Amino acid sequence: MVETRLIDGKAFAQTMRARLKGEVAVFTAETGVTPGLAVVLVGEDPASAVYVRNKGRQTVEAGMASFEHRLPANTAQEDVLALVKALNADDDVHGILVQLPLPSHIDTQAVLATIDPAKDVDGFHVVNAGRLAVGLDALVPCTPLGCVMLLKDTLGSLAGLEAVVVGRSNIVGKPLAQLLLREDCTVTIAHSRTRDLPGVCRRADILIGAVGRPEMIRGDWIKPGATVIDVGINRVTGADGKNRLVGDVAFEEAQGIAGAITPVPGGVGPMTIACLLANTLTAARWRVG
Ligand SMILES: NC(=O)C1=CN([C@@H]2O[C@H](COP(=O)(O)OP(=O)(O)OC[C@H]3O[C@@H](n4cnc5c(N)ncnc54)[C@H](OP(=O)(O)O)[C@@H]3O)[C@@H](O)[C@H]2O)C=CC1
Ligand SMILES: Nc1nc(=O)c2c([nH]1)NC[C@@H]1CN(c3ccc(C(=O)N[C@@H](CCC(=O)O)C(=O)O)cc3)C=[N+]21
Repeated sequence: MVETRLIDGKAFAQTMRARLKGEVAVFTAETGVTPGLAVVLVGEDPASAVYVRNKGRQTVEAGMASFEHRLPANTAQEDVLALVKALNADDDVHGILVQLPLPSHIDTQAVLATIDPAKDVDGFHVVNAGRLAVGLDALVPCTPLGCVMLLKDTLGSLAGLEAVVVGRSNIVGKPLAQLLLREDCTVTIAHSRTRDLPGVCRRADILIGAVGRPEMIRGDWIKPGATVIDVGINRVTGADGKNRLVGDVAFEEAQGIAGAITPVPGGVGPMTIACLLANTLTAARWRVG
């Protein structure tokens, strides 16, 4: 039995936002420019609306400008593309985030390809994905960036550690694997076709759940002492009939086995927003500097 450390992403993100606020103030005093983040939300998905509201509030608290564009779910693709092009041309906008998933009649890749890579604070444009893959400066996806910050804060150097990322999406799993490789981890990406997923997970010094299946990763899949990062955000109905959030990892089972673990909520989620603000300041610096 080990004592499992809690990795407090909420507190880390708060500290990060306070530091950013100071950096934004200096940047604005020196350049006269207020960094601006535009968020585009297509449709009425209530969970998305909560994220957009949180992002907007924290953007303003950090001293940046927040522009929200809410379009109805039946908006034509060409109208979404026209809005993105207008934001590309708007000098007050340094970062553009189009909330995913988009309604099924819209071609997500076409929308992402239209965002100016220099304003792509999500890091989802192929130019940024490619730059990350070949080791050039890039705008890096926020959730993977937040995960690696928490890992380095917990472990120091990650060099030589076995990292297993469960999930291979373009927005979390794949870019996270790139970042871990950059930190000199030995990286395995697992997915729905992986044979013996529990066995693969048990090899991991660093185990990351980015699947979207409530508590799928069980306690006995975790190598004793491993550091566990839970990216999953799953809304489930508890025995009491109330909705609550759980991650992709069975958090209670992990206690006494994992060396350290992020909670849900209060782990990776707040880091995602803090990294989004950091990317927006970076994009503003690149534009002005
Ligand atoms: N905390 C945060 O800030 C964020 C949290 N999230 C959350 O992270 C989770 C993942 O998101 P995202 O990457 O967008 O999800 P996707 O649905 O795009 O990808 C899920 C991945 O999990 C894999 N998978 C699904 N089922 C299994 C299984 N039974 N065994 C092994 N692998 C499986 C899929 O494999 P395959 O490719 O083979 O289908 C796929 O690669 C979600 O819960 C989401 O809400 C997402 C973004 C930010
Ligand atoms: N273009 C795009 N970029 C994204 O980064 C993006 C997206 N689309 N679509 C949806 C996912 C999901 N996502 C989250 C961000 C913050 C929290 C977050 O702050 N969660 C808090 C609170 C959760 C709550 O209580 O509702 C927590 O985990 O503690 C969660 C999820 C970003 N995503």
